[in-house]
Amino acid sequence: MHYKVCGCDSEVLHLDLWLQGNPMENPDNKTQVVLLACGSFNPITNMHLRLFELAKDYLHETGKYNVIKGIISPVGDAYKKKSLISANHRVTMAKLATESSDWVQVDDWESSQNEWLETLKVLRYHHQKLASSNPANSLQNAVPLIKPGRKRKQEANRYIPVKKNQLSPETKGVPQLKLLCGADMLESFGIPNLWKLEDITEIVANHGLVCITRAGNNAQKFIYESDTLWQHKNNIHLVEEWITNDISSTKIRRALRRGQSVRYLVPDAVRAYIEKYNLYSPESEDRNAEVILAPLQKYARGCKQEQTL
Ligand SMILES: Nc1ncnc2c1ncn2[C@@H]1O[C@H](COP(=O)(O)OP(=O)(O)OP(=O)(O)O)[C@@H](O)[C@H]1O
Ligand SMILES: O=C(O)c1ccc[n+]([C@@H]2O[C@H](COP(=O)([O-])O)[C@@H](O)[C@H]2O)c1
Repeated sequence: MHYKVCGCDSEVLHLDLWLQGNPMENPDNKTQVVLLACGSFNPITNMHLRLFELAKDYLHETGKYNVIKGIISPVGDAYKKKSLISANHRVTMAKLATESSDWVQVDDWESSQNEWLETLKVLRYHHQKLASSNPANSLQNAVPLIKPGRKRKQEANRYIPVKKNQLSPETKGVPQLKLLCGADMLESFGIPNLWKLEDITEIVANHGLVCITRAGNNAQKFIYESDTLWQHKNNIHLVEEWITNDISSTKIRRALRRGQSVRYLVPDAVRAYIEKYNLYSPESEDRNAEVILAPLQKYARGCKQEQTL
């Protein structure tokens, strides 16, 4: 399938066509899905965990999908968002929060990179990892998953750019990897110089999006007003959260700074961890206050062109 990206003819394999799974391994013929949530998780909240449950219920209710895994990928420190505390703590809190889940896990690959990485690159990495761990595939170009030796481990963890033509059709039987987000993240696609149009196109065309509604956002209208998103609307699953819950990390940090309780808003183990290390204070809130967010810096340096979503 051909997609026009940024005015140039770019051939992009439509992963949907070859990620449907091997019917032998998937007898009810449902498409297996892995959900990937990217974000600061500063700190992780109960609502972040709810996103996975909501998305899973929604996809199962379509009768077409079988959600087999959820991955939380906290962003690295190089993202330089205001108030972002160290990835070490954010990853540990996310791990504590998911201890009781039998299907959602935390992955620290993104946060252990030296540079900030575009979300598309994180998706590509996890797609490759899923492909290389599938016994049906013997991908020569898969991301190496070798363990022994420190040097080799560092090497295995390093980001190796994955080109489109490396996503070969041999990875048949690999689950679909969909980006899970809230409506505010979807709407951030429209912030000038934040996301590259070609990345957005590849995310929605090749992977797909599961987006949970959020108070103050209108995802449906946003999709309607974007030609790119509208073109791929069949690959964007909008999930209505009827039991609205407007917990946000910002509000959690605010309460903590004011010495207020965050009990029942974050998992108990996370609350205890925050207290133990006194993670959120007026000082931590000022972190990166004068620094420009990594994607904005990156695109200011690069060849950012006028682009219409
Ligand atoms: N209450 C919520 N409803 C829907 N989506 C949410 C909610 N809280 C977080 N998310 C989603 O979770 C993902 C990770 O979010 P993030 O770590 O930025 O947390 P946040 O609570 O949105 O943080 P902040 O308060 O700093 O904006 C994003 O896709 C975001 O849209
Ligand atoms: O890929 C991009 O171009 C891109 C641009 C802006 C933000 N992101 C990602 O979106 C997420 C936003 O998280 P947050 O906490 O800033 O809402 C985080 O994982 C970022 O790496 C990604």
